Amino acid sequence: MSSRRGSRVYNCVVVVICIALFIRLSVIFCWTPYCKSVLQSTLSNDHSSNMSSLRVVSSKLAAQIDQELMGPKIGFTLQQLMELAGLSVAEAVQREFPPAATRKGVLIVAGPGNNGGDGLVCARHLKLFGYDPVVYYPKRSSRTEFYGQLVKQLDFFNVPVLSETENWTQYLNPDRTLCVVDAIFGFSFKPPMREPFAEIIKRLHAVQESVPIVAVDIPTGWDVDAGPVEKPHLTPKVFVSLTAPKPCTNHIDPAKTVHYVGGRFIPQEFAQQHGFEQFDYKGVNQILKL
Ligand SMILES: NC(=O)C1=CN([C@@H]2O[C@H](COP(=O)(O)OP(=O)(O)OC[C@H]3O[C@@H](n4cnc5c(N)ncnc54)[C@H](OP(=O)(O)O)[C@@H]3O)[C@@H](O)[C@H]2O)[C@H](O)CC1
Ligand SMILES: [K+]
Repeated sequence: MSSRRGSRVYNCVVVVICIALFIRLSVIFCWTPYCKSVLQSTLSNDHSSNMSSLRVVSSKLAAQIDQELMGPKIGFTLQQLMELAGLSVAEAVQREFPPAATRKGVLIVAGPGNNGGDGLVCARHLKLFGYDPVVYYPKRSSRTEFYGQLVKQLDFFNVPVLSETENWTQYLNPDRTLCVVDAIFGFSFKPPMREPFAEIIKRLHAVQESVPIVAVDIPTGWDVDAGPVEKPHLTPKVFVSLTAPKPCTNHIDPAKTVHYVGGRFIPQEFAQQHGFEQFDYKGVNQILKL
């Protein structure tokens, strides 16, 4: 009688151990991956909420902000904003590619519009920061006298400004050039790319792994909203959004590109009125890594 009770107790213990083992194994094999995937999706949600906290502004809002900044009520001039924009880009170059004893070369490729103007200003600041900048400026704009004045200032600083027919490709060489500043087109680019810029992009694309690209506001050829639509498209190592990131920055691969915001000319209240936070720039910095 007592031995039968003993074997029942023994059977119960074995069953309990089996159930416990089963639960333990199912936790290991089923729940752990599940928990992992839940955790991962939470993290990626966090990432996307970070993206939205970057306050990507639509191209329409970016244009409206520019108009207001340079409108009669606020009264900035284009020249003022361009000076701050170019200074920001020079600071990003300095942060990512400090000049070395043997290499100080930076090639700035400037387009015909205001993105190109930012590049001309950037070249002047780079010279002051101890680099040896060279500007390739194939299509010079006569839209305003101001672009001509920026070129005169570069002459004054002994910065070479190459015209369309000069040999600019000699600078696409990692032994002499730390990086290329892409100041060809910004938010007013409309595809398809026309010459000579299509050929220039091909050349930059071919060397971008060895001579890294610093994109001013928008990588040339990217659509301000849709991102890299043209082929081949540039993948900058450094991306400097001006005023605020535009929707195309959602196409940045953080493994390949460091993203900064620059162009520090928006007070807190103005940013809030337009639905985005002022970026938390530190001290006298003109750029903030995002
Ligand atoms: N507040 C700010 O954020 C500031 C930004 N700035 C910079 O300004 C640019 C925008 O400048 P904008 O002059 O409006 O435009 P772009 O420089 O992008 O380009 C205009 C020129 O590009 C030519 N273009 C356009 N598409 C093509 C194409 N497919 N092929 C060849 N050429 C093209 C266009 O020529 P058009 O004949 O078509 O008129 C223009 O010559 C912004 O991105 C910032 O970098 C300012 O510094 C102020 C502050
Ligand atoms: K650009």
